[in-house]
Amino acid sequence: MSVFQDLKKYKGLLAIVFFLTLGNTIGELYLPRLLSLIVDNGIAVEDVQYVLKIGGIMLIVTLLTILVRGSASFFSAKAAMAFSRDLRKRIFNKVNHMTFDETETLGISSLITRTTNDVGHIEQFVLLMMRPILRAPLQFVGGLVMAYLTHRRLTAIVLISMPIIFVLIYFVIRVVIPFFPQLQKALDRVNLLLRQRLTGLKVVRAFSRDEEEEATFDQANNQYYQLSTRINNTMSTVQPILAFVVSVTTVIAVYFGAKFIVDGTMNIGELMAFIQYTAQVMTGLVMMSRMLTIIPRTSTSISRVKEVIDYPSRKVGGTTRLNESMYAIEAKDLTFYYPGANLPALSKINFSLKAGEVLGIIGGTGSGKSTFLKLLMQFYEPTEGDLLINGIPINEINTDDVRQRLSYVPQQNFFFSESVRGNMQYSNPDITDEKIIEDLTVAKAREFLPNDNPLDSKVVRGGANFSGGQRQRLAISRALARDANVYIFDDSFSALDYRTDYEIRQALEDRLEGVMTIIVAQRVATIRHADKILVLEDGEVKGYGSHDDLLAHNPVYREIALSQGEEEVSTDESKA
Ligand SMILES: Nc1ncnc2c1ncn2[C@@H]1O[C@H](COP(=O)(O)OP(=O)(O)OP(=O)(O)O)[C@@H](O)[C@H]1O
Repeated sequence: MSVFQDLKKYKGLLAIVFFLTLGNTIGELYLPRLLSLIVDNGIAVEDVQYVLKIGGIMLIVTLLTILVRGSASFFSAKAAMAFSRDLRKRIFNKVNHMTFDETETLGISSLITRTTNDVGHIEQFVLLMMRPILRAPLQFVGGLVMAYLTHRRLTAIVLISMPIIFVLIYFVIRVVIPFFPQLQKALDRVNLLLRQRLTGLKVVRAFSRDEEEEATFDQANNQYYQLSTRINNTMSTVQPILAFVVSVTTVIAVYFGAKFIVDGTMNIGELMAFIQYTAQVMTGLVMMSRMLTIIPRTSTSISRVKEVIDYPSRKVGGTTRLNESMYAIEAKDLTFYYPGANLPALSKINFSLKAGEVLGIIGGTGSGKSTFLKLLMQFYEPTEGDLLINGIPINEINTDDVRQRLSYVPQQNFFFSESVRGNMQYSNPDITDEKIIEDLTVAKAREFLPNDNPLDSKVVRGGANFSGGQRQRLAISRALARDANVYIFDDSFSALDYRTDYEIRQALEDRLEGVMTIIVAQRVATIRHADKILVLEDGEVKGYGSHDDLLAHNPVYREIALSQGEEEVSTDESKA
């Protein structure tokens, strides 16, 4: 997919810029000719009427040229910015549909740099190309033609300086090209370190790693600085050398022009026009050189952006539509390997769940609990075996149809920097304030919000202005806000004290009647009332049944329960 495909949408604007630039260049080429006419046919013969007439035409041409140039600049900026807006949107949409491992492969910081800095480079390129791409060669060729028409022999002398300029530009480009990919990588690293530093602030502080962090950042920042200085130093040699060549060429033109005037083969006005044409030829060249030097930087950015928009993203889900509510989930020998992993994260899992039932999943860390939820939410597809939704393999079902029927409380809660209301509306945009209050009350989150305007309370990004347990309660409320067929709680009660855990689960029992509930937990107390409990260890099912059954017959579950003091305290009411 071409990075520039969105430019097609702005064909109209591009055509306007093309014609305006054409008009601008013609105007600029015409002015020296008018000047030479004034000098040679007006001033030289003291014809005031002629001077005023041609002077008037010059004034009109100048005004029109300024107007046309200004308009070309306005429309080209408009097209370039609209183009970069569309490109950013295309990258965002692509990333939005990538799986987790795909975004990790490309790198989150790198994706940010690509969407902002690299797109910025491409926008600059488009802007620089739109007008100069026509103006520079037109000025160069037009200036040469006009100079040639003004005086042939002098044009031949001026042309001698051209090869010097071409050779110079060629060498500069050859030197800087290899630095651009390195420069963008260095910027990725600066962004990565900054991002890590900001998100891991607490860990950095807790382990007093501030100085080491500063040193690492310094090193990356210096590498970026050195590379950009190297590129800039090389590129900046072009302009003074070009200016020098232009000045020398002008001096040569004046020297020989003066001789031709003495010989009588050239007029003063013609020499003046000639010098202006020489300047235009050189300006055309400088513009072309600038375009050429920006190409290597842009081509690096183009390939980085292309890598994202052409990324062969794995398709998850199928085309089968779920027209009814979700009423059954069944796993049949469900096996899953993470991409590139040698061992399965889940191996031959079997269970079934019907509407109105609660499934508890328990197991040590790394036993595969969250992995199963990721498969259910279609973040990944099963490697072997089946996960059936209403009897249909999940990989055949449309992802939106599945996800719309689920409501999820993640292990690590994330909130947006919005009001409480805004965060609740994230899972159900049509929810009323009364319903939000009801859900906050069920999850016992209403009690820590202020009495006045509780829904307007601010949640800072990530929910950092609430405690771990309060965040869990807010996250439960947010999940309840959605009218779903399956409610999933991924270790969502771990930060709650026993009493709150118990009270919330009591309230949830009434609230979630008739739907499927999946509770992942480390604490036996949290899942003991589930209709079925799945005991996982190293990705395998080590037990499946009710709490009482498992406690009586399953050694793994019994060990977990005993380690949590479950044999002495038989009801969590008494724990609470
Ligand atoms: N994105 C990933 N890529 C590769 N392996 C992964 C990935 N996520 C998890 N794993 C591996 O899969 C296994 C199961 O992980 P999972 O997150 O499902 O465990 P869990 O039971 O939810 O643990 P916890 O209670 O600690 O959250 C672990 O061995 C883990 O290392």
